[in-house]
Parts: sequence; structure tokens; C-alpha cells
Amino acid sequence: MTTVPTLTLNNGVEIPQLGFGVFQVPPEETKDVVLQALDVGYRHLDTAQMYGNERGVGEALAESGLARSDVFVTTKLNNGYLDHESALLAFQESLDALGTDHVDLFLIHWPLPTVADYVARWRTLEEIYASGRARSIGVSNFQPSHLRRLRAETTVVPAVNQVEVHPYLRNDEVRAVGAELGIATEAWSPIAQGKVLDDPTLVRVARQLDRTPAQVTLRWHLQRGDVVFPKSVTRSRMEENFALFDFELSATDMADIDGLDRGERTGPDPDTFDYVPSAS
Ligand SMILES: NC(=O)C1=CN([C@@H]2O[C@H](COP(=O)(O)OP(=O)(O)OC[C@H]3O[C@@H](n4cnc5c(N)ncnc54)[C@H](OP(=O)(O)O)[C@@H]3O)[C@@H](O)[C@H]2O)C=CC1
Ligand SMILES: O=C(O)C(=O)[C@@H](O)[C@H](O)C(=O)CO
Repeated sequence: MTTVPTLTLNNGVEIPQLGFGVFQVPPEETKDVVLQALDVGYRHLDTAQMYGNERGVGEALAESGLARSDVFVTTKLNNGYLDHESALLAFQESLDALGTDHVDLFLIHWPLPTVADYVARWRTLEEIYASGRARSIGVSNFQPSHLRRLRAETTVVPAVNQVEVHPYLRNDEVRAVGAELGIATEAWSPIAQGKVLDDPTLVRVARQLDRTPAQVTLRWHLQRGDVVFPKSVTRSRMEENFALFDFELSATDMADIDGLDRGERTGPDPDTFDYVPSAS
């Protein structure tokens, strides 16, 4: 059985460095997909209220027979819940959907700097953390200025910042500020939703190592020290993306992949993203 390394977050909580993401997994398929991921060996699941599939994640956890403490579960505060009371309510909705009395990590999904004050939402997460219902709290899509403002104005340092990172978007400035402040970086869309997989450099390195471009890309993330959770509904890809711990990239391979950065986002820009669900 593969042992996935863990990183120690700034509050001492251990997080498996490789997990499984469920963005765009249809709700009705989520239980089955997550059961397969758990069967492959993943013990870290990344979901969000925004994905609409927390219930399926919870059903898979219950049906898997695994102890709750064996699986690291992250979910995120949906964008519509901007004030204290509604954020507390949304968190409880997430716990209920997941069928658990706590999560391992709870994140502010987007800073929404043009919509509302993320510092106020962070104070609600601090309260949830103090209640013990989230073993750790963090942020997602926070830019360097957002991280610095939280550090200056609030008490708990976020355990993680989950941001878009892949070979076409190294996002090194936000990673560096995270490292300076003791905030681990989680890399979302780690293979850029498949867009990097035909890249000639990744194809060449993969051929040299007798691996796939996806494996080489995910290994690059791990060697940079970030947490990753690739998504796939395809069993063979779940297995491929989990087989990362019996090879290494050389310093030259790492530098060649670093060189692919072109500042290209696949997702929204956190400074301007202002999507708030209308139901809130
Ligand atoms: N905080 C945030 O704002 C965000 C967080 N996330 C998190 O990050 C996770 C991962 O990011 P995501 O956007 O899903 O994208 P990924 O970079 O993980 O790519 C997923 C896509 O790549 C395909 N794929 C997966 N593995 C392989 C492989 N080995 N070979 C070829 N194709 C492959 C999948 O297809 P198929 O499923 O058909 O096999 C799917 O289309 C999300 O699930 C979510 O948990 C993502 C976006 C934003
Ligand atoms: O996957 C996520 O976590 C997201 O936040 C995305 O859904 C993001 O909101 C997006 O892709 C919007 O187009």
C-alpha cells in the first residue's frame, strides 16, 4: 500500500500531500467516484459547498468503512454567505451534508474583494476553529495583499492558501508570501484541467522517465512542496495520479518545467472574481 507523505500545517495538523478533488463531479455520481478514490488509496478529499456534491462525499465516507480520522476532509465557505450568521449556517449545512461533526480544513472559497470584507468572514472562521468543529482553517484564492491584511488584522494565521498552480501558472509570488507567513500552498487545477498534458517539455520528461505527463506534472508539484488533489472520474486516471512516489524529477527536469510558466490562468482572477450565488 502506497504511503502518501504528510505536511505539518502551522497548527500541528498533518495533511496528506496528495488528495482527491471533486469539482465538477456530478452529485449523483459523487458517492461512487469517491468510493473508488478511497479504494485506490486516497485519504484526503477536497470538496466545497459550491460543488453541490458534499452529500455524496459524506455518503462515500460512511459507506467506505474507514474511520473518520483516517480521511482528511476539506470543504469551503460558499460565496453567498457573507455575514456572520449566514456563514455559520453555511458551515453547519456543510457538516450536515458531509455527515460529520467536524472537518479537517475549512476554507474561505474566494476573497471577493470587490463584494464584501474577507476579514469579517475570516473572524467567523476563527470562531468555528475555536469551537473545534474545524481542525484547521484557511483561505483560497487569496492574493499576497489579502494574506498580509489578514496577518495584520486577525489572530489565527491561515493554515493553507488554496490557489491555482500548474506549469503554465507557477504563482510563485503568492506561494512565497505564504511561505513567509507560515501558510502552506495547495495547488488547484494541478494539471490545468488537462491543458498542460500535451506540452512538449512535459511529454519529453515523461518519456525519459517512462511516466505520463500527468504524473510528471503532479510530481513537480510535490517536489515544490505544495499540496495537490487532482480530480478524475476515471478509475485508471485515479490510479495513475496516485502512483507518484517511486520516481523523482531531477533538478534539470524541475527547472525545465519551471520554465513553462506563462502566467496563464484557467480559472477566474481572484482580484476581480465576484460571483455570488443568487439564492443567498
Ligand atoms: N479553490 C478553488 O477555487 C478551486 C479548487 N479546485 C480544486 O482542485 C481540484 C482539481 O482541480 P480541477 O479543476 O478539478 O482540475 P485538474 O487539474 O485536477 O484536472 C481535472 C481534469 O483532468 C482530467 N484528468 C485527470 N487526470 C488525468 C490524467 N491522468 N490524464 C488525463 N486527464 C486527466 C479529468 O478528466 P476525467 O475526470 O474525465 O477523468 C478532468 O477533466 C478540484 O477538483 C477542486 O477540488 C479546483 C478549481 C478551483
Ligand atoms: O472549483 C472551484 O473551487 C471554483 O471555485 C470554480 O468553480 C470557480 O468558481 C470557477 O471555475 C468559476 O468559473
